[in-house]
Amino acid sequence: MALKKVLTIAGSDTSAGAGMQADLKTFQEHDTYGMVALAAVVTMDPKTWAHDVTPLPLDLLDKQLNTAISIGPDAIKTGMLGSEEVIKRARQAYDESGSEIFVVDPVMVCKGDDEVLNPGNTEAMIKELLPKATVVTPNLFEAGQLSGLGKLTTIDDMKKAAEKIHELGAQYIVIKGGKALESDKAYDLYYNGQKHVLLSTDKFQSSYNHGAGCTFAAATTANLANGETPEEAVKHAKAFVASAIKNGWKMNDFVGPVDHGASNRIEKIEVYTEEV
Ligand SMILES: Nc1ncnc2c1ncn2[C@@H]1O[C@H](COP(=O)(O)OP(=O)(O)O)[C@@H](O)[C@H]1O
Ligand SMILES: Cc1ncc(COP(=O)(O)O)c(C=O)c1O
Ligand SMILES: [Mg+2]
Repeated sequence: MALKKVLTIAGSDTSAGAGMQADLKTFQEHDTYGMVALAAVVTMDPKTWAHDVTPLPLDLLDKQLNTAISIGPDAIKTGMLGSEEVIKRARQAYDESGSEIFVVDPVMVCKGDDEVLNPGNTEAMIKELLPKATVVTPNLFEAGQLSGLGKLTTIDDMKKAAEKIHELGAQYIVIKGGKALESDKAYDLYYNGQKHVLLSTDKFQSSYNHGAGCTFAAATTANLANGETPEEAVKHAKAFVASAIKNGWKMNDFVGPVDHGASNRIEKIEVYTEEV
């Protein structure tokens, strides 16, 4: 059977734990044909690991999108887009593609920061991406920004935020409590407009988790392309990323990426679900 074709519109993380590198590795682990349209390149200062984001020229993004769309992606994922203009192009590309699966990972910050890179992007994501999103995968901070509820600290807050984001047009929402929620387990909240489902795994080490968010959204996208329901897709993506985090590794004094292949190569992790 032909592989499903999955396109990511994202940034390049040169350290290769996150961004389009995480997406392509994860697509491959899910037996899909990964493709990329690159919006920006992130490089790191070797001495301080300070991030530098270089946007690619828009006409170059357009050419990539034209090429990729002509191949006929079965599903499209967005990652770090960087500017309102790029956000708009991503939405147009999805509209033109004829694909019916659009996973929006609303990347606003890199790990540890809680200052939005460009506040105009949040408005653009709300206007352009959420009304089209099959699944949107904000972390706790991003869910607070998209919902307008600000800082979220409890599962109840997450439920309220998910309902707001659903009103903004996203069909399925999963808010990653993950690393940011103070709790003994790694909790994510899934909402389909009717019911809230709390997904949990054990909480593993959290020093070497670079790329966890991208990996989770990419796995969700691949699972949907392979025909899973949104709830299955998210649950299996969580199991996949939990193993990747458990087996994360130290790259240098600043960062450690997840092991994108751990779920297939090393161990499966169990995910528990509960309606809340
Ligand atoms: N220490 C951890 N142990 C297990 N799962 C985790 C841990 N930290 C995050 N996760 C899971 O990894 C996924 C990505 O979450 P998170 O790291 O919070 O996102 P982001 O990278 O976008 O900030 C979520 O499914 C989350 O629950
Ligand atoms: C290009 C790119 N996309 C996305 C992210 C977000 O990564 P995460 O999966 O850790 O949320 C980063 C973080 O460094 C990045 O460099
Ligand atoms: Mg993220």
